[in-house]
Amino acid sequence: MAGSGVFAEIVDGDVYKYYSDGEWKVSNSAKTVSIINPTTRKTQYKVQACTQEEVNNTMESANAAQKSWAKTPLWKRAELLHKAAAVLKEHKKPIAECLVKEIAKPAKDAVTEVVRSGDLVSYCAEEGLRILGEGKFLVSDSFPGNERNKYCFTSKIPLGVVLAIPPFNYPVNLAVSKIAPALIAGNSLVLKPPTQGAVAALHMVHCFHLAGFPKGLISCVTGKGSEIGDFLTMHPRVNCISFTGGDTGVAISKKAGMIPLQMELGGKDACIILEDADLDLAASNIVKGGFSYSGQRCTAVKVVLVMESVADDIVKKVNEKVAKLTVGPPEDDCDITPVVTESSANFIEGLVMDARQKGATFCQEYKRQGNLIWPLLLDNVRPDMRIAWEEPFGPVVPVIRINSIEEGINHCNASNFGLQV
Ligand SMILES: NC(=O)C1=CN([C@@H]2O[C@H](COP(=O)(O)OP(=O)(O)OC[C@H]3O[C@@H](n4cnc5c(N)ncnc54)[C@H](OP(=O)(O)O)[C@@H]3O)[C@@H](O)[C@H]2O)C=CC1
Ligand SMILES: O=C(O)[C@H](O)COP(=O)(O)O
Repeated sequence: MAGSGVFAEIVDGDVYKYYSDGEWKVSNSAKTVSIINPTTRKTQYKVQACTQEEVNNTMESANAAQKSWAKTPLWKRAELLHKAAAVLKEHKKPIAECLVKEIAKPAKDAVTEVVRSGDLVSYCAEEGLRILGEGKFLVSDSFPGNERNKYCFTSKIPLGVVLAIPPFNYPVNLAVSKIAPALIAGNSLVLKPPTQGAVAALHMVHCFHLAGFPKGLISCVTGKGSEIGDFLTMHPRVNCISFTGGDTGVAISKKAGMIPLQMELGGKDACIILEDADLDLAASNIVKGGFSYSGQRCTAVKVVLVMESVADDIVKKVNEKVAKLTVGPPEDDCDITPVVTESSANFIEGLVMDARQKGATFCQEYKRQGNLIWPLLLDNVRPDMRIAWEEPFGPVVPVIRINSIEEGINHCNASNFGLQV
């Protein structure tokens, strides 16, 4: 169970601790952040609201730990990562339980997220051994007039302290996809988990602790992004930021200093269907791509652009499959579960109402109970509707009928550049 057994030390009463300098700690702020269960809409967990001083101490410890870690042989770094991967997979059940309660991830998908995170950690260890073991040898006679009398060797070196900020939808997987590459490359890492998903992330971090990483090498500070985010991203000890999320990434890019930034942000992934498409295959992929985890995936199908001549057929086939989706709590492993927060549900509803007002065809009745929104296919969506351009991150898929490939490609290009045509 979450917070018990080997995880008992990460919780104090009913509040989860933060992890810094190799220890689980209670914040001096005496403040906590509540994590609301999307299904019950009641407080499920609480985490520490870390102070700026605690962030400073964490950064100092991460900076010191990185110096000796950079000298640790690659094979030893890989060995520890493999160990962490094994511990993570061993504890998949309590971590998956947190994902179900914090972000309403369907039970089976929650287990899959933890297992695939372990696999990713091992993969990074293996790739790191090869990629980081390589270097380049350059000679100087490539340009006219130069002799081969100068030599240059290059190899990859660590950046220092990496700040990792993942989003709520894969709080474990998208955290380890930052942690493992950073650590194998000789960096230390400070994680700021998403508020929804923070407790799953803390359990995951404890697996790294149990694997025996040196103190300070990996840390996890908790608190609302809107409160400690700027202090973290503008911290002078941070040498690199790896961020995955929405528009917040744009704001971070403007504020951060002259350091490397890795930004994986939102988008409007299109599925384009031409006349010669296999419509059964396309319909299956629209439903899987658009509605898995209630559309809360960056890789979700977020708009269907279909040639008018096959539009009626594809809409019919998709509707038949949508009718079979199960809707309900994540514990029952339903296909469609509550979206992550009430404000997300309100945002999605805003897009749906805008489409209704502007004349979209509703293939299903719009239905919502709390954060639970029933799957909805909107046909005859036009460019003046918000849903044509904005990312719902929910179980609503718009269909735009097109008359040429160019029309579809123009829509995709305009979406990617944030333009409306
Ligand atoms: N391209 C990709 O690979 C992926 C992109 N995404 C995108 O992520 C979005 C959904 O995730 P969501 O979590 O809602 O995204 P957000 O951008 O709202 O949040 C992402 C992270 O940023 C933190 N944060 C919030 N404010 C700040 C701040 N001022 N400074 C620093 N960090 C801050 C959040 O913390 P807190 O929770 O405490 O607010 C969270 O950890 C979608 O747009 C989706 O497309 C998702 C997955 C993959
Ligand atoms: O970033 C995301 O949303 C996930 O990495 C998507 O992964 P998936 O397509 O394998 O679900």
